[in-house]
Amino acid sequence: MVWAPEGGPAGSTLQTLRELGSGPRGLTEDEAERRLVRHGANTLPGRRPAGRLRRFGRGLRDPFTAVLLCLGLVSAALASWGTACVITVLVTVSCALRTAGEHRADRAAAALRELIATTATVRRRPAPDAPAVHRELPVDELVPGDVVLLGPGDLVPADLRLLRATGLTVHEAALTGESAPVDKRVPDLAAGAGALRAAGGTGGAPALRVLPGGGGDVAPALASATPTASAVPSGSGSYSGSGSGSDSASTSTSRSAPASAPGPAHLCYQGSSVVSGTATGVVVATGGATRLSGALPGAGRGGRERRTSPFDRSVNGIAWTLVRFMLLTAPLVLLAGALLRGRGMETLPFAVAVAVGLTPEMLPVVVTAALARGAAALARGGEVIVRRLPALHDLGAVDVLCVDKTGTLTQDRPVLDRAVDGDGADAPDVLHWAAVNALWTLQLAEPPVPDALDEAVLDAAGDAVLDASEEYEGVAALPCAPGRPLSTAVVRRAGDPRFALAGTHLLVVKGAPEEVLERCALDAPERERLLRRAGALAADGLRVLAVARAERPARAHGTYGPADEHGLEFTGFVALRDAVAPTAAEALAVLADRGVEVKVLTGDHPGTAARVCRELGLSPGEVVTGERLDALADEELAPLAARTTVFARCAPEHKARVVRALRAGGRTAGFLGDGVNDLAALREADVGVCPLAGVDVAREAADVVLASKDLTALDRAVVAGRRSTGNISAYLRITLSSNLGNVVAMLVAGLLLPFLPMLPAQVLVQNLFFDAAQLALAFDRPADAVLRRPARLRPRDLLRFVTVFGVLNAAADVATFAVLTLSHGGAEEAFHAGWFTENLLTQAMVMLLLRAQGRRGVPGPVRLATTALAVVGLLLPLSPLGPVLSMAGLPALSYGLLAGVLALYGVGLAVARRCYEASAAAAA
Ligand SMILES: Nc1ncnc2c1ncn2[C@@H]1O[C@H](COP(=O)(O)OP(=O)(O)OP(=O)(O)O)[C@@H](O)[C@H]1O
Ligand SMILES: [Mg+2]
Repeated sequence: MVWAPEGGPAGSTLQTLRELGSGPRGLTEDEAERRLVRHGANTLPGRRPAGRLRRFGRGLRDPFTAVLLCLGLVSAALASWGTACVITVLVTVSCALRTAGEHRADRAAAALRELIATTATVRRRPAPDAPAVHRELPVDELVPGDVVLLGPGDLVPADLRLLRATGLTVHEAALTGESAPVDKRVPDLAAGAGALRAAGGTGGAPALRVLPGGGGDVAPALASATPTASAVPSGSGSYSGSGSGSDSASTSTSRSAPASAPGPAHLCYQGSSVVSGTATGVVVATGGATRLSGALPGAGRGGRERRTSPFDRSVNGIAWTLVRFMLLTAPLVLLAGALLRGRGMETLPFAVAVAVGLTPEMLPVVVTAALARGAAALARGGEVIVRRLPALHDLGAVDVLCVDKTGTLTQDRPVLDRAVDGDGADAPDVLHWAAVNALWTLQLAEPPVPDALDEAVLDAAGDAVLDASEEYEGVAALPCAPGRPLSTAVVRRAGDPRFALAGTHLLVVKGAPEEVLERCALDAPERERLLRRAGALAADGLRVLAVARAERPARAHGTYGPADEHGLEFTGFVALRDAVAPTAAEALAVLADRGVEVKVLTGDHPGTAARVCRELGLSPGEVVTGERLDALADEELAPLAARTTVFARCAPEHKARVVRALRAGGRTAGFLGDGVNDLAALREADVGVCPLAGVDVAREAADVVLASKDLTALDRAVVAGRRSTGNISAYLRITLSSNLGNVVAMLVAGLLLPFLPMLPAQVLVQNLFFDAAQLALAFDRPADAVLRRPARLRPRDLLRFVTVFGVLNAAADVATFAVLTLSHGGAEEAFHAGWFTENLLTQAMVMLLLRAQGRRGVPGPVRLATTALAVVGLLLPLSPLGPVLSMAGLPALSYGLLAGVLALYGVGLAVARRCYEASAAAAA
């Protein structure tokens, strides 16, 4: 298959640039500004934040609202307009409150959101004849014609046509659903295919690079967002200059591609992300013109396919259980009335009111308020951004946190410690070769962000670097990639007649000692000896890189691949020191104190990993390597993952596997990482956390972003999560137990009394007051004990609590009936008034006695709510509203008796709570 664009093959790249009115040095700032006006901001149409109305609409979709709406419809059908009105008010208020809560959290995070907004590295010129400069630009300011640099972990910011690519593989799942990375390459048309094939003998793979069939699409075709046929070479290990996989490509068929087919190899689409390699590309489409915006609605949004999170499992799980229960209530009440009292459909309004009364319809509001409050406080502190509200709850539930080492626990700013030969003697020569490798990898791969290890090597080499760059000329580079811990630079000696004549290329390799030594021509004992030496350096806490070289006959056009990295000659080791992040030790200690176990998962050497752990006050124990994980089945991994603290030499998939194993073992696992190699684990974890400095895709995959460098911020986020969960769980316990008590009491009373114990209107009014008061629980301060352990809602515990205290509540209510019936012979209106008062007073008392008290007293909102509840309970029946709701005043004697019941109930509650807590503690 031969690529033949209209303008002739050789001119295609330049032609694309020309058609876009750009050049290799990018646009001028003035031109870019004009284009921004013309094309508009580079934002996807659907990406704008949800407005209040959309949010409000979303609020209507939760289960309780649905139940209420059903009950509302039933009421309307029965023409009980009062009930229908009350329900409408409830739904509206609940949705409005939720919307307001979410909005507040969003506003607090807005400033920080700027901070984590994705940027792109763009090449632009300040003036037409000024040299081009690279600068970081917010993605929405990109315009067609901009020249953009890509590196590992970057999100492709717009639709690009590649101008240059080194080992580029991208993940196009957002567009195609295909999870394997796809190779991307630039059509190398200047070189004749025949020449390439002739030169590419040794690598095993034919060197011809085959280009997409029908790929004559230049800029105008690209901008139309419809891909043409595609033929993407398979095989993931190919790099610039290598032609692996071209065989399969040449046989692949040309088909008209739907939006979900992978794109041609020289195009990168917005919404995909760079897995490995680097590239330069020119923007061909932005905003609404990109392929992503034309593809499936919602594609690429969020970038994370959600699995059930701990939040879903606990809060949502409980909510759905309750909904089912609620739906049973109304028929049950009807049935009981019919069977035992011979009542007919006239009890339906009452049954509906009872079901409404039982529904904790404010749960979504309390959940949102509690979470939003925590998230907003964290955002205001400038420390933590919670990208998904429920993630805050999940963070509070985390009981094991896996942390990657480099860039997270250590500052990603290593410095050279020493360069030694195989015998451990100082060898400046080794540093020189490491620098040659680093220099040419950086130069040829041109990453937007230079690799920290390469930079450290170059810093240490100093002036020698300049000499190296003059002495050698880069031919090709095979950079590191996730799962490929070594890099190779192929260089040619400048001006050396021997090299020039014989056409010799020099491969300079540096990387993880195990990997490099495996590719060296060494006998087994010597390799063992060298590995031990590397191990000894690593045990000192140093990051060790082995350096090796090989001479090869020159090959045209730098067609080199990983297959060429063999038979190398060992040169020596460079060892770098990695400073531990200043707050890391403290942060880990605090987390351990909070019952969060910390595990370290790193790509580095076991010795280095163990040493860093010790420096951080973490006892490493036996270090498990990725290689060992490979030998284990999932069932065997679970117990090993549980007892191991440090996992070293982890490839990305190893990290993800450990997290998966921990979750399978019933743990709630968080993952804190910053790199492309952490991506799989971030997605696998219950909560993914990424430091601000992390790569784009890691930030995008994370649920929580740490905006401050201070790692102890993580602890504050954990506490905020637990506080929210504590408040939510207090709300559920209090509401459900008193609602259950009331329902049981009403059923009992309904069967014993000749009249309805409460009129539907009374039930609903009382319910409104309960709801309003219980909102205050979102602003409670849970006890310190709640903050010390991972906080999770346990449905079983909740059920037990609700049963015990619900029955107690019902007992108090039945006692109230007895008192009321005895004291004034069952006058209906007085009975209603008495029960109304009693109910509101007990509710206030329950709120005070059953909340998870801290030692610091009752916070303002809770105090206010309970006082208001008590006052309303006492005064409403006496007010002009009393007769409206068919309630009459009580004789003084009744108040005395009610006070007695109340006091007894209070004592009972306090005792029951103490017993309950003692038994719960004993069970734990
Ligand atoms: N620029 C580089 N040149 C040569 N080798 C490198 C380079 N960068 C990384 N390596 C090798 O690859 C290994 C794995 O790197 P990787 O990025 O997966 O993990 P890491 O940075 O060591 O640790 P962590 O997983 O904690 O971030 C490193 O330990 C190192 O041996
Ligand atoms: Mg890292």
